[in-house]
Amino acid sequence: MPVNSTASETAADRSERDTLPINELFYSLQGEGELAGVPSVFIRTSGCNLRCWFCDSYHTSWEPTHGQMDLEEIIAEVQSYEKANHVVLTGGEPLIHDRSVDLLQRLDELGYHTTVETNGTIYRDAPIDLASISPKLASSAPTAEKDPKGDGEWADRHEKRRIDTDALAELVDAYSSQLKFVITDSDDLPEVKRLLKQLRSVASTTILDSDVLLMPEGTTREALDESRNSVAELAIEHGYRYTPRLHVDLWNDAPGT
Ligand SMILES: C[S@@+](CC[C@H](N)C(=O)[O-])C[C@H]1O[C@@H](n2cnc3c(N)ncnc32)[C@H](O)[C@@H]1O
Ligand SMILES: Nc1nc2[nH]cc(C(=O)O)c2c(=O)[nH]1
Ligand code: SF4
Ligand SMILES: [Mg+2]
Repeated sequence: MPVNSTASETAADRSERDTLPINELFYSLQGEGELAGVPSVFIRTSGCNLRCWFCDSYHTSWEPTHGQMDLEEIIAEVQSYEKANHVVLTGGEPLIHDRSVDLLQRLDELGYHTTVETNGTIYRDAPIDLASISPKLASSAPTAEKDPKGDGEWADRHEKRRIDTDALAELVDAYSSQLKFVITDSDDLPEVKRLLKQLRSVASTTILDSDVLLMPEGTTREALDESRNSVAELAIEHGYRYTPRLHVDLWNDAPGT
């Protein structure tokens, strides 16, 4: 009997195959990047291959929680937001899941514009209208002092995985994309420059500085009050673009916004 016979498949195998772990699904304004302000449905998958100390989606990375939803259930809920024609697939890291490709295919068939928010460590071939890539800088490291959960157990794995120049090059070459760096302070800028130089040497597409976005780190209005002006100044100084975090400014990053 073939090893992968459907007869021997368990219900759990089937459920893994047809579903995605979904942490939340909601309708809001795109808060970040070049489509900031556009009404969009957000599909947030659970699970991530990195552990940024500052992750604003703790329940998809450090402590993943979710329900399994099958693709048609997800599509039906997206369609219930009748005004929306933009969909943002985010996480966690949405591209760790094979099923994200099937979901993007269904959304594309239905005529939705799709943005994928990704950390840029995984390339997949899928109908993506905007790859919103946020490569993680050294300052994202979950060191023992900054680890929100333990004592730095993820630091080595995070460091080894956070930059994959080949995956980044594949993403920027295959899709319309934006590079969106989370900035904690001015010490992050030399690494942004180095990374762009390295990426430009591998990728075929032209990456303009004015297409590179700097985004202030912060998950509350109070935190952004402290960080946004200095990050805006860095964007002006270096010729990069600044992106706000509208959902934090407007709603303080409440669930479902
Ligand atoms: C939660 S992540 C999910 C997608 C993917 N894992 C990634 O990191 O790009 C969504 C976006 O939020 C950004 N982000 C996460 N925590 C943040 C924080 N504390 N301040 C600013 N941006 C943050 C990420 O860099 C990414 O652009
Ligand atoms: N409004 C809003 N815009 C966003 N853009 C990217 C988000 C994300 O968490 O990936 C996000 C989010 O969580 N909310
Ligand atoms: S890569 Fe994205 S989801 Fe994963 S820990 Fe970092 S910010 Fe959170
Ligand atoms: Mg968010």
